Amino acid sequence: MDLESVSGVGSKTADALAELDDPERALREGDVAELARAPGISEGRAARIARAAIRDGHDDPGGFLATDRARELYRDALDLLQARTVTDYAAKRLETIYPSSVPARIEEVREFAERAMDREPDTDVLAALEDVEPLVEPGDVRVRDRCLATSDAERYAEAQSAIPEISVEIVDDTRQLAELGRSYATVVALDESFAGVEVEGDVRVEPDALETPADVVPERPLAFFARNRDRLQAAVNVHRAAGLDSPCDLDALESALDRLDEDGGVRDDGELDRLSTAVDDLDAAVSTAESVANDHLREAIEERDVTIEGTDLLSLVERGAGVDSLLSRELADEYDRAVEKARDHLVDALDLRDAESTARMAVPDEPTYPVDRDEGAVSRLREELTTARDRRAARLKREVAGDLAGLRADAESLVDAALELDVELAVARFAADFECAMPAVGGVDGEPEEEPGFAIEGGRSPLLDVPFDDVDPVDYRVEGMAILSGVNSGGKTSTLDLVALVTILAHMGLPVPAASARVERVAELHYHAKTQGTLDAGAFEATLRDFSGLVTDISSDRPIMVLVDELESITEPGAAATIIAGILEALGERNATGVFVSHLAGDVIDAAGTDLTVDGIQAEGLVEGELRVNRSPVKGTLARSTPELIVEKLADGERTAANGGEPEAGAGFYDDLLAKFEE
Ligand SMILES: Nc1ncnc2c1ncn2[C@@H]1O[C@H](COP(=O)(O)OP(=O)(O)OP(=O)(O)O)[C@@H](O)[C@H]1O
Repeated sequence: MDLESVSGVGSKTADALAELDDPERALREGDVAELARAPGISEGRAARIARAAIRDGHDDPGGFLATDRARELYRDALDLLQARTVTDYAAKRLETIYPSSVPARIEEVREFAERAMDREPDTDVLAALEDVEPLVEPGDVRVRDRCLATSDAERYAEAQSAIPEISVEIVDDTRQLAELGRSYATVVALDESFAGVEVEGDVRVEPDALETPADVVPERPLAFFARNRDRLQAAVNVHRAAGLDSPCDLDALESALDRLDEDGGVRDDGELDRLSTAVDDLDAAVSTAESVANDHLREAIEERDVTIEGTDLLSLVERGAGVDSLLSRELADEYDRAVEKARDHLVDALDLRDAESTARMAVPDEPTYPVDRDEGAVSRLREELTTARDRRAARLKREVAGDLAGLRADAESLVDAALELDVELAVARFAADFECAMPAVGGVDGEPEEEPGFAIEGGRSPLLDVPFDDVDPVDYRVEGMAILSGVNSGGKTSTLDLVALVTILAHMGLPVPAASARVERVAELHYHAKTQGTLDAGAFEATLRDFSGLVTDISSDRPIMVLVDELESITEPGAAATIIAGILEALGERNATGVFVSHLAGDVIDAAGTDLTVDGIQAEGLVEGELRVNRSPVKGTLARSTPELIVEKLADGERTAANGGEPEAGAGFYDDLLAKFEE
């Protein structure tokens, strides 16, 4: 597959995608997590690329959301779903779900959605998802305690590119190799010719080392796991909480992760901790050892009367001897004791087991006051401890890297599965929160293609300005074109929104907020929202052109749904009824499905040359001056207008007042007005 053949993928993006193990699969399956692993590709961009690839894969011409209002409602639907994700990834992944007219695409998402709706959105799982994020590559790793050695210039370049994490040194002979052995904790010689040489230190001859870089630098795999430790731990927690099948042994992964610190080092190893502390605290411990010796000597000297014979004093002065010789002569035992105490302190404080003999040399035998360290011995001790520490760390790293080796692919699947679960749970929560059902869509999953229009039962829009629990269920079905009349604030616009939302979700392959729903499969949804105020002539002309395009430009094998809210607001009432009637007739001839909300339904019928379907959102009467509305449009009924209902209320009052409580028809002004409505 040519990566650049995917819509919107240019050569730069194609190069980035080519770095993935299997970009074709990732594109085919819309795998946003994998696509976002390509260098420089964000999750948002990955979602857009995935959507384009899915579209291409299904030969989907797109263009379903044909107007601004249709696009707005798709965004609203996505927002409702995205508000129910825990991870950013899942929010982006949901953007690959778009309304399509291609049955195979709708079926693909329906299969996913049906699986999702079986999921239990458990609070423990949602809490565990909080810390799951897509895995990331660690930054550059640099290891300074190891080197590669070769005498061959070509091999040198090869080594540099195969294992860039460590230095490569040129060595001409065994002497130079031995020098490296003293400077590095471990030297890996690449030349066969060094086999069998005996040099001090950890110098190995491994001609095949470049083939198994992770053995030389276990830091490489460890850095990946260390960098992603929290994410992996979170994915493990999600698998446990949700009881998901796992691609690997979770306990083994967890205990290997537990041994890693944030920098890819191994933690919780007593011996390594001892050696690291010894190296870090060496200077301080030697200083304390000196103080221990000096304190002991000071006390000993203070307590002691040193008697010195005159001749001895003279000879001491003549020989220019200092206090040292006095110490060695008079206080030899105390000096020895002080030195012993200091050495014991050093060995105990740093817990120096293997390095005890070097450690004892740090406090010299020669008597001096104050007692002073032997710098040479201290630096030998430091070297010895540092080498032991680095060797121990390297061995442990190799061990843990061995445990984690081969787990990388499983780790990726583990995180991907946790993130996918978040996407599924968002759909499950959406369906549960809005009491959704899977709709029947024409030509999808064995549904008949022919049935035109839509039928919604118990539809409750989650987009209303009232709490969802207070939303009245709406039943509404339409075949062909219908005019929807209704009292002011009866819910006409809300009904159009509900029809549009159900149509969009059904074409996305998702459940819809209704007890049940059937939707004809259409290629385009044209929803024209109510325009605020009368349009000027130019804008009116543009709107007419839009509708002319709907009737003439869109090929007849592309079924369309048209929802229009109060088109009369674009022009004068008289002309509006004529125009609406004309558009409705033309759309009807084109076999479009649609609903036009209008306050001029009566005039539109009068202006039309053919029979038009009129439905009405009826007021069931006035209760305490408030309209009581039946939100479900009644088929074939022109709703009475709000003014008519108010006149009726006033006429009732008029009759009651004039007749001492007994209503009598035709008694006054309001009754006359009412009669005019009924003419
Ligand atoms: N199904 C419903 N359940 C509960 N409340 C609803 C429902 N439908 C509409 N409403 C309430 O009625 C209000 C008015 O609805 P809407 O704007 O859809 O009416 P309308 O008939 O289009 O009004 P207008 O005649 O002014 O254009 C909404 O803001 C909402 O509060």
